[in-house]
Amino acid sequence: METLPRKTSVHRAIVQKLGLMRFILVLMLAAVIMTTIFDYAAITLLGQSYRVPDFLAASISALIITYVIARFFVGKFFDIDELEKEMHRLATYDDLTGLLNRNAFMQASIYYHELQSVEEQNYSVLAIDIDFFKRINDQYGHAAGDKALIEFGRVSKEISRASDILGRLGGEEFVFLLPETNVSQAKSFAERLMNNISELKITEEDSEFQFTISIGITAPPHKNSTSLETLIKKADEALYSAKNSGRNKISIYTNNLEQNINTSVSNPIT
Ligand SMILES: Nc1nc2c(ncn2[C@@H]2O[C@H](COP(=O)(O)OP(=O)(O)OP(=O)(O)O)[C@@H](O)[C@H]2O)c(=O)[nH]1
Repeated sequence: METLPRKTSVHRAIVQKLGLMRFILVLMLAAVIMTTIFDYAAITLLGQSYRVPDFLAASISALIITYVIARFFVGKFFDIDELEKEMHRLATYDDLTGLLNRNAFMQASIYYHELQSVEEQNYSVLAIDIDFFKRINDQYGHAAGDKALIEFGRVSKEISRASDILGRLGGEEFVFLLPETNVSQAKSFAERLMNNISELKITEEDSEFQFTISIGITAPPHKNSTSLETLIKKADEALYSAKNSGRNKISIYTNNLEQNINTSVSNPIT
């Protein structure tokens, strides 16, 4: 997955906060307001009578001229294709980790979910959470917490397949949908992820720290009508069970029966 290109702060602010077309629309609106004020002032000063068609003609001309000038300048200083790509990236990916944001994750996942009910495809859902993340922020600073999130995103992408759907639903809450993967295969993936994450050494200024994750896994039963939201909730319940049994664990939710699986990792954090 690509990383976000560096942009100037003005550039990013415009794209992020307004969007290109809205930015131009704001300029056009400003031009119409200014034209109306100047028209009114000029007519009043000259002592002429107020004529609606003149106002309309002046406003429409102002709109067209502003649009042409704005498009010209935007095209001159910014690469329109790049801007559109960046707007798409911002609308799809989480800026920090490069994983899908909540909306994009749900959109991509619903496709596999619907396919599953028709074609009986296997897939698994993993809910993942960084252990004691608040403690990392408090002890090493917010920037260190961000580094942990970035590294989590990088490792997750590294060990997953192109078809896997990896999402950051919020703060340190992640949900992955692995197509064509049964629970036992999902468990192998989860173990690999846990091991790789626990081996990371994050450095922040003079400090170095490691962290672990907890994972809840579930999969839709055959010929199911369970909604995707319900499956995510089940994976989440399994995740809480993993947290409650000490963290740095995997928990599987199957047929309403939760079984905890104690997973040993090579570098557990004490
Ligand atoms: N650095 C950083 N911190 C974040 C971000 N989003 C959320 N957080 C922090 O994540 C922490 C989540 O803490 P908790 O929900 O208490 O969970 P926890 O400390 O990981 O505890 P357990 O999940 O029970 O192991 C809070 O302190 C949030 O401020 C982010 O983007 N960057």
